[in-house]
Amino acid sequence: MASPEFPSLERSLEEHLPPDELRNVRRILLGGEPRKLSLPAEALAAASELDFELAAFGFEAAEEQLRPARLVRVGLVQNRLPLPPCAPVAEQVGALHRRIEEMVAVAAQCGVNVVCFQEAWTMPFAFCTREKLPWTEFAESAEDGPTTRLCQRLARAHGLVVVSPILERDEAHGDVLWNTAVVVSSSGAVLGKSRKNHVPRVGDFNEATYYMEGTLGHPVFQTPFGRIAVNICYGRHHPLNWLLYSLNGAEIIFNPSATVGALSEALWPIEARNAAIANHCFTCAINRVGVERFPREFTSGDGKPAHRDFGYFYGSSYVSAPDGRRTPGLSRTRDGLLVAELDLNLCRQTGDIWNFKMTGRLGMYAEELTAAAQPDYRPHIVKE
Ligand SMILES: NC(=O)NCCC(=O)O
Repeated sequence: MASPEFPSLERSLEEHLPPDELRNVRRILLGGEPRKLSLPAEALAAASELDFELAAFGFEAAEEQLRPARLVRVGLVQNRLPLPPCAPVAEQVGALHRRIEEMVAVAAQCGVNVVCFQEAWTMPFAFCTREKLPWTEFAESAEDGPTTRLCQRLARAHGLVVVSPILERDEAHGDVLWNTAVVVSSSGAVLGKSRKNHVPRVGDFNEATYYMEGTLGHPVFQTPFGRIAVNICYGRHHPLNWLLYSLNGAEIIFNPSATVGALSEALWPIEARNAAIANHCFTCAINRVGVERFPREFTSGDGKPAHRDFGYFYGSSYVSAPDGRRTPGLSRTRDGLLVAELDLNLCRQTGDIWNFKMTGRLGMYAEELTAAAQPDYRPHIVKE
């Protein structure tokens, strides 16, 4: 279906700016001219055949004498729902599994080592409806549900790490639901899981109806390709959430998201990029694409007429580097795979220049935060 949406900031700049001006615009907007990676012809052909955008960029670091470059390729996948939310649950899940399987095969052809999908990728983002059935039927075990088993097969077949954000049903603990990212190692073993720490209560994002704030803290996963963490969607608005993953040693933080234009597009290019800068790490922001129309109307509790969709999920997935550079965003309208080659040596190199870890006053903040979290806290305001 053709979309009336604006397709891409990057494409618009390329089409309308003379080359010299474009270079300057990219220098200011992206932190430099992005280094394009060349990709195998069969991957480009497959992406075109399967109708998704395929883009690839590299972030180099300075050469060091004692450490070889630590190159890792990440793959960010954004996609529309192949079937509408009114289709039977099993058919929707099956169609999403097939779509992701074909996109991951192309990621593997591009040499991707760690692939991450969008938030709650196996389902429509139905939390706006506040209805339980059929949406809670999409929830599955993080340890051995059908989606985790698929990711294990993909990990083994292609030798890559898979970050799979799902709606988790924790059968061992009262059957409760969580918003969870499962991390599957390239060996096929489930390395662990990370849960969404901050649950939105904004606009139609009625997620608190379904699950609570995560209880697992800020785990970082040691993979053969570097230390990774997952800060799920709304967690990107919380600078301390990023900080805690970084304090636990994350070199790459994925931010699988589901967010719509009217609400957050002004924030989107800033938050993950700022987190990469502030924490001397790489960040990978991933968003859904398109409109998801639900079978029944719901209201937003704002006196406006009931409606059947959230608004427009604007894609625009991107990667940011610790030195402030970023890739262009993927399309706002199409499925896409963004491949980025990261030299993880850039994390320490940038830290040595800017020293945010060294100059950070964790002890001072810890004391003041502890005080501020007390019910009898009085803000430190100096008055005449
Ligand atoms: N999925 C989710 O947490 N969305 C909340 C809206 C936003 O953070 O932009």
